[in-house]
Amino acid sequence: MISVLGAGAFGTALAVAIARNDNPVTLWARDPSATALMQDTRQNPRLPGVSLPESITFTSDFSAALSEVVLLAVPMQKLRSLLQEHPELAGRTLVACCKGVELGTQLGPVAVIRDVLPDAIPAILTGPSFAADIARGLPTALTLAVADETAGKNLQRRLKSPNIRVYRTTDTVGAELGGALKNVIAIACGIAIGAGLGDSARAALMTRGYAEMQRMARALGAQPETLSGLSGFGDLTLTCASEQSRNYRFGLSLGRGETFDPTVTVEGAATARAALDRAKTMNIEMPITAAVVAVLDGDLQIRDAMEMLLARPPKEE
Ligand SMILES: NC(=O)C1=CN([C@@H]2O[C@H](COP(=O)(O)OP(=O)(O)OC[C@H]3O[C@@H](n4cnc5c(N)ncnc54)[C@H](O)[C@@H]3O)[C@@H](O)[C@H]2O)C=CC1
Ligand SMILES: O=C(CO)COP(=O)(O)O
Repeated sequence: MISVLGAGAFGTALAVAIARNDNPVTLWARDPSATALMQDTRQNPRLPGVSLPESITFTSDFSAALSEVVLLAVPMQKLRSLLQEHPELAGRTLVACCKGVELGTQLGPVAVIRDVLPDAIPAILTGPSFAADIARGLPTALTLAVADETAGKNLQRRLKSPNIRVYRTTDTVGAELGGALKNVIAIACGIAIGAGLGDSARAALMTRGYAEMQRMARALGAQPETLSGLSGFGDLTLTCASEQSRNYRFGLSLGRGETFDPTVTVEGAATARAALDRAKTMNIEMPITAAVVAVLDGDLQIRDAMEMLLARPPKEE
């Protein structure tokens, strides 16, 4: 059995995909009313139109949701508290399915798992994939990062699903950084399009944003190939160009001067702040991330942000 903790859009979509491979899967939601609703209707309001297979077991009883392999599908800033509240997760294979950098510690999901539960085998499943696409059975390719190669191979086999091709790497740092930082650049791209700055501006932000992602990844010891793979470049292109992305839509709203539903999960906002803090302490240049933070904090107008980026000293590409 595989367990999925967190019955939001992504956790539910992953449970659907795993169930498709005839794997027994238990989906845990902390709220019993959410579990009852899924049980009764075989629907999750976060994944409209998707019917949840009979082979998924729903529970709010944590002990019933425990298995050897546990997928953690809660937002990044909630990961630590989930692990701290459930020490019985120690010793298991814990697969982070969230994208971000933790505020305060500036750690990614794998590092947070290691920090809280050093006995666990930490992994991350990341890459370009919208929950709705996965749940509908559309083709998707993901990156699975596990430091130990043998553990990675075993896990890769267990996470197989007819519509998901899982690639493997041992570079957990690169995989977690790519997935986290692309959300910041997606916000910047949404802002640019929302403010009417045009597709050329978006292409510039994606490309120079990618350079920023690589700079930080290199400084933290990631392999450059990981950033050019699914979890970096792949996810960047998806998220910066699709209105299915919440980070991109959040940026669009900012650019248009509209309000955005605060209950929607937008990982890039906290991650921009956390990544910028890390960049400052390590002296890494991240001007787009800095501009996103300044716009979010109301310290910079959007037009001024673009002008500031264009007015930076001339340099080689
Ligand atoms: N939705 C998508 O298309 C994709 C999402 N992801 C990542 O998955 C992670 C989760 O996102 P979504 O599922 O989309 O968000 P969501 O907003 O749909 O769901 C988050 C879920 O986490 C639960 N939750 C929050 N705090 C919790 C806690 N302390 N304990 C237990 N449950 C808690 C909420 O009740 C909610 O059900 C994010 O890091 C996101 O970047 C990754 C790829 C695709
Ligand atoms: O990570 C994602 C796609 O790979 C989902 O993006 P959003 O969180 O912006 O919706």
